[in-house]
Amino acid sequence: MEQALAIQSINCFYDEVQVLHDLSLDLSRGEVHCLFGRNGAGKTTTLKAIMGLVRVRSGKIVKDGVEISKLPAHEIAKHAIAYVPQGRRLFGELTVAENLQIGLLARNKGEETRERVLNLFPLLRERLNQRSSTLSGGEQQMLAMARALCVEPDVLLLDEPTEGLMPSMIARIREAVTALHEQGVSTILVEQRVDAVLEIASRVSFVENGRVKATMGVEDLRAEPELVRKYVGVG
Ligand SMILES: Nc1ncnc2c1ncn2[C@@H]1O[C@H](COP(=O)(O)OP(=O)(O)OP(=O)(O)O)[C@@H](O)[C@H]1O
Repeated sequence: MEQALAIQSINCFYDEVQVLHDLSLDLSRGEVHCLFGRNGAGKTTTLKAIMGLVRVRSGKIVKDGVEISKLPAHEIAKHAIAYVPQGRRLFGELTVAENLQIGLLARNKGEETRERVLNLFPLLRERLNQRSSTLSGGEQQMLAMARALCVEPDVLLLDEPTEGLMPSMIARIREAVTALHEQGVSTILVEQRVDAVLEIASRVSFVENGRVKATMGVEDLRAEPELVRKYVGVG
């Protein structure tokens, strides 16, 4: 399977406290790869390391032959990697359209991209001139994803995109992840719910104490759900 991104034995710290320990992960092209683990296991830090928001002290992260872990954060988006952090982080004072424009500008994308993204989230099309702080939680999450997609990423990093949403919104976000998967976007998805993992993942990596304990195909997890308990002690 062709590789979209390779994390090779990275070590990351907050001050002197080590949080990631020789963490390795392969993202295959077109897969939805779920990171699953307890609170504080290091899932968000892994995404931040990819985006250059946490320094990789040793080890490396490689995309298309480029060692991106050597680049400053503002360079990394240019390599077609987009990040939707936990808690959305929109520009609340700006409208839906303006938030999308910020995404488009990051990699000089235009009307065609915007249309493609709005087709994925038709609900946003009806609200282009609405201030984003007045959107519902689920709509804000859609906008955060839509803005990330405006850079036309080939690697998308999603940190618990359905957290705190009502079931109908969760279903729409999952549909969008599935549609992106079908379009060939490779996704790393941090997800706390096993049912969601089983529904949309291609593979799952269990993260514990800043290490990947095991990686498996979702069909293996479906066949042996008790593996969740074995690797993370929950579920
Ligand atoms: N800015 C920071 N400064 C110091 N320590 C931090 C910082 N951010 C995270 N940590 C610590 O690093 C560890 C890993 O945190 P991280 O957010 O990566 O975990 P997580 O697996 O995403 O957890 P959750 O499921 O709760 O979001 C935790 O012990 C956390 O307290």
